[in-house]
Amino acid sequence: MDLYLASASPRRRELLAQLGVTFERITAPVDETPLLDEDPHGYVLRLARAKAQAGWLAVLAQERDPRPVLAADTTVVLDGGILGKPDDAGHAHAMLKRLSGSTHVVLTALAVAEQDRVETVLSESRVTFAVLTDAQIAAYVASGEPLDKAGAYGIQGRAGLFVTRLDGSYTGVMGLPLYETAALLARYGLGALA
Ligand SMILES: Cc1cn([C@H]2C[C@H](O)[C@@H](COP(=O)(O)OP(=O)(O)OP(=O)(O)O)O2)c(=O)[nH]c1=O
Repeated sequence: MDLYLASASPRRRELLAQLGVTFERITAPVDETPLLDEDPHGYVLRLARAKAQAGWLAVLAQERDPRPVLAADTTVVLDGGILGKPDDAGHAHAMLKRLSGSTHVVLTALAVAEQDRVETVLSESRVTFAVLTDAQIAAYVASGEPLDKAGAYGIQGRAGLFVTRLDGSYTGVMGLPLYETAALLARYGLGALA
């Protein structure tokens, strides 16, 4: 086994499997509340780092085989403000209305922790949405897809057709940028780029 993935996200598990590394999941919950006036880059990097470090502590506490721990955090940024996961359907509707007809940034930070060492990488993409009607937004919210996703959408699902332009990493928008993940793992001697 090469490493642990400290993530409850099924998407991250599927994406990491594409890199051909062997891994096990480890769970270690982290408080995702932004700090007062925290800027989006600092926020995602802090959370990815905290998730990886919490995962490493869980490896030690559970006396599991000591291997590096990978974690990630994804957030949507609109006009400099952080859009996290929606609280409920109404919140999801309001977020999608704001994303309609405009361009936002998706940040995914990655971190790998092992003993005292933590290294991070940031993937940044620009995503443009078509103008969405209220009926389109309502139908999408009713599908349930937005609720566990930053910015209330998943590019890999039914919201794929809202996107008129993507400048960056498709897998980064989904939550685990493959190139950056491979490059980061290589620094630990793991994966195809090592
Ligand atoms: C923008 C966007 C986000 N997302 C998802 C990726 C992340 O799972 C989620 C952002 O929440 P995160 O807090 O990054 O991750 P998570 O809570 O789902 O999982 P964990 O912390 O255990 O690793 O939004 C998509 O699946 N598609 C998209 O297009």
